[in-house]
Amino acid sequence: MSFCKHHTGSPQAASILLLVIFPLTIILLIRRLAAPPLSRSDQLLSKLPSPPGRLPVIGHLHLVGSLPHIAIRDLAAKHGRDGLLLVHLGAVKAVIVSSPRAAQAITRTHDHIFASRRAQRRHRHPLLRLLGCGLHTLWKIATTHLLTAKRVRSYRHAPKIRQAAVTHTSIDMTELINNFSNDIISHAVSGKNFKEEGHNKLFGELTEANSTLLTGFNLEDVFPLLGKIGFVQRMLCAKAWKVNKRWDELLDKLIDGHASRPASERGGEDETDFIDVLLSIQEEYNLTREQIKAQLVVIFQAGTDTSYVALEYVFVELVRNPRVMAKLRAEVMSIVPKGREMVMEEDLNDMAYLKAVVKETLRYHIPAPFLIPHVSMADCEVEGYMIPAGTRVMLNVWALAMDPNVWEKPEEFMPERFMEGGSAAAMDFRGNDFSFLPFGSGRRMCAGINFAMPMIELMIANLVYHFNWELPPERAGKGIDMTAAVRPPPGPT
Ligand code: HEM
Repeated sequence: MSFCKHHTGSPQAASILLLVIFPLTIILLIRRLAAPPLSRSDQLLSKLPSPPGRLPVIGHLHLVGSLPHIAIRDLAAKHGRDGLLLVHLGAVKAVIVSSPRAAQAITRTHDHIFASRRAQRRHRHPLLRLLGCGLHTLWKIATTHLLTAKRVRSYRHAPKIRQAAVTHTSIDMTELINNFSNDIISHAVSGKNFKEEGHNKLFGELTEANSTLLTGFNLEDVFPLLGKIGFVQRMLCAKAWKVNKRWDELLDKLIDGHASRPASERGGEDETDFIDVLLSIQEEYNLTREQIKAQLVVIFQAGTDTSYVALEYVFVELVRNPRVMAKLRAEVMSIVPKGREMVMEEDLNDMAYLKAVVKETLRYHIPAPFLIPHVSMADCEVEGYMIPAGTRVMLNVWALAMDPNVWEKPEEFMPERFMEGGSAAAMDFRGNDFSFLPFGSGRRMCAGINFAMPMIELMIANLVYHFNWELPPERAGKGIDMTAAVRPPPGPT
């Protein structure tokens, strides 16, 4: 009875309701009718699961926060289906992949469709716009001839570490690690004179400037129309053009220097550098100078940051885990012959625990948690959903490497899992285990993997061999502040 009384007894309330609801319904109806029909691509994307709470203009950006790989893992667990989730990052629609099956579909079964990097071409950095422009053959050459363990061997870096050990001085690890990865890549790219006129320093500075541009907030992604307005574009691009000009000058100088070098001055196979190889195939592949320069920038960008982050995290974990450090040190000491000044590449083969420590670091702190975005080149069905051509696809490989259904105690740093008899002894990172993809998989997989691994292992082995690492006295007992000690991993761009 009271139910009826409540509804029939208040004509005032009923008319207020009518006054509010009626116009609101009309407005919504008009908006719906006036809205442009969804494009075919949007219709297909609308079938994918997507989190609620999407806002006008910024989409789901407010749900992503400063650690996007974690926030997006949680969103995918709650709202995703079949390892797929559609998120709107400003005006960019991205399909997030977070299951080994969907990752396999993207990077193996339909590799040829999802191998584009076309989105990058919109980028403000003029050289990086050339990324992924069908130069796959070049990466094959790079992988087989240049980015190999042999190249690492040809650059001896250890004297600085040894010098510090002999003189019992402490060293700035950040600087050492940064210089090391930069120098070794500068050497592989531009040859033995890479320190001439401070080129190595300049490479380092420019790579860092690029990182800021690439990982920074991209206004055009949120407000694409703004990017079309002349003066706004000039403002947005000013810094990128400045950095680009400096890259141009440096690379032109190096390429000219290589091109004008008489054949007698060129070294044997061991001394050939990346610029030599690119120049030797320039005609065969019809490469423009811009394309050659873009490949050189990509090598620096892809190689330096990732290696630096991986090395820094190994260092952080060893200092945080004295047990692991002691076990690693014992292994290195037992393998390097007495009286030897440094650890050599050939010693690495027997260092199983060192390899497990590096693997665990690459699982626990994946340097590129979303890889580099892939873009579909045609419509393609993945796990029952049609993903239209031109869609950005991002693999959350961090989430895959932290999945408790696959990994034993994933939140613990435990190199033993990769040792013989360990729960992940058979897992490898070469693109065949889709729960462990720090280097990606398929044709877009890291071109520098065979260069990166010996480089990282050699550096760590030498540092452990010469030093007993510990925190400086003022930090002892306080542990490492991880937010300050390491940079947050790069998020989606
Ligand atoms: C620990 C070190 C490294 C890690 C974790 C790493 C990881 C990656 C990842 C995740 C990608 C993208 C894969 C994808 O999107 O599917 C990539 C691409 C690439 N990496 Fe590495 N990388 C490392 C070191 C290096 C080094 C030392 C070099 C070269 C000196 C290098 C050269 C490249 C190149 C050229 C690409 C671009 C390939 C393309 O766009 O097709 N990387 N790397």
